[in-house]
Amino acid sequence: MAAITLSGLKKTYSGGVAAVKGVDLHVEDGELVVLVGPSGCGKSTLLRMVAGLESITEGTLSIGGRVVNKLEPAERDIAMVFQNYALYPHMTVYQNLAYGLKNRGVKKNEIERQVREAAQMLEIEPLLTRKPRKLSGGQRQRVAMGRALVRDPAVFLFDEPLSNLDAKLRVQMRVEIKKLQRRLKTTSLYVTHDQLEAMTLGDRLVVLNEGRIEQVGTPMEIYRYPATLFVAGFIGSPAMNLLAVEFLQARNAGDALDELPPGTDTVGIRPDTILLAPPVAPHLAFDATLELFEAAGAESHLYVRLAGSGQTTVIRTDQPAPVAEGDILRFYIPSDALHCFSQATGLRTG
Ligand SMILES: Nc1ncnc2c1ncn2[C@@H]1O[C@H](COP(=O)(O)OP(=O)(O)OP(=O)(O)O)[C@@H](O)[C@H]1O
Repeated sequence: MAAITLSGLKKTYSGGVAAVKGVDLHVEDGELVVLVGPSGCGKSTLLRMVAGLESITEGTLSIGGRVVNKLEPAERDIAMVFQNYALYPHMTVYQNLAYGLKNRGVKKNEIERQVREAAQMLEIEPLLTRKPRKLSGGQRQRVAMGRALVRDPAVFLFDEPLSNLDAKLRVQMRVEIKKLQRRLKTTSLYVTHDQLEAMTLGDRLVVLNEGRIEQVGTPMEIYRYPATLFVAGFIGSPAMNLLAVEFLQARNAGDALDELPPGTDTVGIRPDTILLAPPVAPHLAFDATLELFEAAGAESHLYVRLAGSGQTTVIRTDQPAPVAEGDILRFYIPSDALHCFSQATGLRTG
């Protein structure tokens, strides 16, 4: 049983870089929480503080109800899976898996049992006698996971474990990590800069920006109801379109403009909520030139330039567009699909 609690956690590196500027977060026992954000937002620093690989400048960190600020990594009952696998090259897969257990003085037949069990779970039994250099990237990542698994820790920490794998393998391993975590119910913190990976993997997401939390929530809460302009732009692919209300007002872009919450100066529009025919409900409407048509299998992306602006907007549709590049089209967005924000505060207005 191990919940993780971060209270007012701060990290300032010796050169004066404030990488984490006060983070409060509670991870429930058994939960898989993903830390996501752009490069440099502090997510690795935060994970490394939980691991004990970075000191804590200020604040309190507890794991399983015990304050661990001053404890060594080995005393925290955690196991970490890294991006670069960190396997011992001169050892076989079996030896790599057994190493931690051996160091802890576990008996030989018990080591054998635990290694075999982990290898079976990860389907790497046929690889046990091989050295890491004779393994593919995906196989190495499995071994790295196996090594974390045999330690049977209270907490798993994952630092971008899939970023060295190709796209197909990433998806496959992502699904496997999720299934494994569901089965073991080990509290997990997972760092990635990939918002799709974060959305599909996490029970909850923590969106970080410049060392601070922007929003915490389930993937769908964050997708449907981004709390800030930053989250609106970061989560979702293709990204949410953000348009200035002033620009739309100057073009008389529809009756939905009369209903915006006070303080709104920017509206966000998800590419898949834009319609090619007018809805009955209040809506926005504007003309745009189709610049590029992208067929992406089950869906298509239309890149359009709004009349009177240099701004490109993306539309996602599952209908093949009956149009050619260069055509001027009229687009419609129902008012209940609009996300309203204030540039001044960066916050959602309603
Ligand atoms: N050892 C260090 N000494 C000084 N500054 C550091 C150190 N490690 C990281 N930083 C700085 O702290 C900030 C946060 O870095 P961190 O690696 O935590 O970000 P990140 O979100 O994990 O980024 P990435 O996805 O690129 O790894 C950055 O400005 C980085 O330059």
